[in-house]
Formats: sequence, C-alpha cells, structure tokens
Amino acid sequence: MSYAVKEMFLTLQGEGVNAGRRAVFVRFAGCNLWSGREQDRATAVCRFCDTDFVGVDGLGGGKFADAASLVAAVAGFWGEGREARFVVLTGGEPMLQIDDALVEALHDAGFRIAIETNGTLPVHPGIDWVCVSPKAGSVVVQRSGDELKLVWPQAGTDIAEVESWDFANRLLQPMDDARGVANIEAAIAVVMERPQWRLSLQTHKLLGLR
Ligand SMILES: C[S@@+](CC[C@H](N)C(=O)[O-])C[C@H]1O[C@@H](n2cnc3c(N)ncnc32)[C@H](O)[C@@H]1O
Ligand SMILES: Nc1nc2[nH]cc(C(=O)O)c2c(=O)[nH]1
Ligand code: SF4
Ligand SMILES: [Mg+2]
Repeated sequence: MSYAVKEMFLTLQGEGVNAGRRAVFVRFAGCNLWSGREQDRATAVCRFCDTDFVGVDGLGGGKFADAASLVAAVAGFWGEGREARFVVLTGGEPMLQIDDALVEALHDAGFRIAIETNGTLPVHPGIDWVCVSPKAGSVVVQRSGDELKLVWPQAGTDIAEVESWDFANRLLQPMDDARGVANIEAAIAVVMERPQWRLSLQTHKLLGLR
C-alpha cells in the first residue's frame, strides 16, 4: 500500500505521559471526523482541531509508495543510533492508513511505535503505545490502551462514562482555542475533583517546538 503523509519531523513529544521524549512524528493526511477545510469546520464531528492535515505538501511530507520507503524516511529523521528509537504516528487519523507492513517495517528498524488516534477505528495490535483522544459525537471503538487524552472542555462528553474505559493513564488536555486560560482552569478544576485524571499541557506550543 502507499501512504499519504502531510509532514514528518523530529521533535520532542509535547503531550501526555511521553512528553519530553525525543520522537519522529509522522503526520498522515486525512481524517474521518473533519475534511480539514475551514468551510466544513462548523458542521464537522470534530470542530476544534489545531492541525493542518490536508495534502502531502508539508515539510518531510509526500506520497510514499511502500512501507520501506516511509520507514527509510523516518530513520533518516531519527539519524544514527538504534537506542530508544521512538516514532509517533498521528494525523489526521493515522488508523486510516496504518497496516501490517508499516508496523512490521518500523519494528524491524528498531522503532517503538506510538499512535495518536481518535479511537473510532480499532488500533493495530502491533502498536506499542496507544493514545486515544475521544471526540464528542463520535463512536469510540478503541476503549483500551496506554493513555486516554481527553481534550477539555468538550460539550456532550460524559466524563464518568469515558473514565470507565480501560486505560492505564487518564489525562485532560485543555482545548487550545479562543477561550485560552479559561480552558486550563476548567481542566484543573476537573482534576481536583477527579484524581484519576492528570493535566496534559501541549508543551511543544509553550516551547515553540513543532
Ligand atoms: C491533531 S490530533 C491527530 C490524531 C487523531 N486524529 C486524534 O484526534 O487523536 C492529535 C492530538 O491533538 C489533540 N488536539 C487537537 N486539537 C486540539 C486543540 N485545539 N487543543 C488541544 N488538543 C487538541 C487531539 O485531541 C489529539 O490528542
Ligand atoms: N511536539 C509535538 N507533540 C505532539 N503530540 C501530539 C501531536 C499531534 O499533533 O499529534 C504533537 C505535535 O504536533 N507536536
Ligand atoms: S479527529 Fe484528530 S485530526 Fe481529526 S479533526 Fe479531530 S483532532 Fe483533528
Ligand atoms: Mg499537534
């Protein structure tokens, strides 16, 4: 299979339990909860997305003919050394494109594989770190994993229901929108009420990293 990748870059994971970890990010093009076009945002299932995932024209992006060529690019961004190789597959919605061949080729190259997914598709069983970020109004089928990262506040989310899912870590991530610090305060208030949850900040934005 071929893969459509918006962009690829080496940075620190900015969010969640792995925040601060050196990682190659692969941002797949396309999502099943929003077209990515601004004129469709108001009617999309997911309306708060902070990311451009349309097309393959970003830095390090492109159309990759097969898993081998995509993994060669990932390894090129990582550079020398096989110690602690870590790749984050995101998007857009990465589960629209991830397949056996890609997971196998990344593992053969020595990478631990993390995913950032909206959970509407079952995650590939070979993935080593599963982060699910549920979206109100969607049906989440992937209800287990390493990390549940709920963007907050989200009208229409029943936090008690989401809390019952089988995740090793539960994080609330303040929504980055015009409400600014009010969303951070709202997330902190929930964490103070429900200690099963922790705060996740988008540290790459605070630091000016990609
Ligand atoms: C751009 S999404 C791509 C992966 C996948 N489609 C998903 O939604 O999990 C990556 C992460 O950014 C989060 N995110 C997107 N827009 C955000 C915003 N405005 N504020 C905070 N987090 C946001 C998502 O919930 C997800 O955890
Ligand atoms: N540094 C950095 N960390 C991230 N964690 C999740 C991201 C994403 O967009 O999926 C992201 C991102 O875009 N950049
Ligand atoms: S599901 Fe993820 S990529 Fe898709 S629009 Fe929402 S935040 Fe963006
Ligand atoms: Mg991001």
